[in-house]
Amino acid sequence: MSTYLLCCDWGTSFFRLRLINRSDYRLIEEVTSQQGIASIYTSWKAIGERSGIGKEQFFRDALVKQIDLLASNAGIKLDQVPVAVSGMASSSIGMDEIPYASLPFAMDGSQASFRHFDATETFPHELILISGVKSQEDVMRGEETQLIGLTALLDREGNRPNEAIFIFPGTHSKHMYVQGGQLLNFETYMTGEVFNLMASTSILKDSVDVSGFNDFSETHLAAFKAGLSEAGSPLLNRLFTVRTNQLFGNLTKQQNAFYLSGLLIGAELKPLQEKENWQLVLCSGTNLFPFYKQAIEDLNLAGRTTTIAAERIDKAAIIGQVILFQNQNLNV
Ligand SMILES: O=C(O)C(=O)C[C@@H](O)[C@H](O)CO
Repeated sequence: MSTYLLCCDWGTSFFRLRLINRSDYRLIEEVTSQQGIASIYTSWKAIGERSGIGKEQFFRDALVKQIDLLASNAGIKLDQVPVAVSGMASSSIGMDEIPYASLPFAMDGSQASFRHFDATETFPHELILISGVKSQEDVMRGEETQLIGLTALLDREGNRPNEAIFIFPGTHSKHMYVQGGQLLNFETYMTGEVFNLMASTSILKDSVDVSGFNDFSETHLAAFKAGLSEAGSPLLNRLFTVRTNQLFGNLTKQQNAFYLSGLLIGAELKPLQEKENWQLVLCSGTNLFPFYKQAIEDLNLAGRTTTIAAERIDKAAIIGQVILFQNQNLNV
């Protein structure tokens, strides 16, 4: 049995690979990149498929490069260390499409769906691909693993709410309805993806500048709050004000990026005002944390929201993957 585990969280837009110590989940080394599933899939279509390389092989090659980088950063030989992959790698645009588990979905992970791949000469790692969950009209891949890990973390501390909507911001934000240890339903909001499309390929791209996105200065914050304050108005109409803000010199392009973000996050979170009987749990990673925290406050949702520290959300994905290994009695 290996001392180490490789935990890979491969989302639509981001890649995260972590080497952890199996006994105490301690993070030893990590590599991250912008090479999410969507970009690798696009490269496979453009280069791999044309040269006759299978999709699974193409993804394995991309993964093994990152494992080699991690091994060299950590100074540890990682051959034969197993790897668990959650997220979009098990989707139609990923390594291999695996059927979704269904709702209700137990938070102990006992109903998760998997595919197991043996180690090969060119990929000397046993690989476990974790699938997602579907409802009648929605799907997710990756967030269920984070939710399983987070539930376990909160359980240990006696802090798990019996009934709550867990909000996982991201490219495809998820609002997950959990009751009595089961995920009952969820909704996807394309907040991050719409932001990226608007800011990079729409007419609005000439009106926004995302280079100051880490700078939550007073004027940026004011622009974000201005976007949030429009949350009740028709979004398709308000989006165009990003252009007029720039044409009329109302906001700088950097401020306008914050305004656009406020509009979209506001549109995502505003409907939660109507769900007043539900407790909310904000489960944001570091990048989006200040945006969602601010939005929760401005939309008067803070009184019934528990906020989980961003570092714990990262840890939750690791714990979720380890729990899923253990549930499957995998020899890793
Ligand atoms: O399963 C799929 O095909 C998805 O598109 C799921 C996606 O929304 C992820 O949960 C987050 O990117």
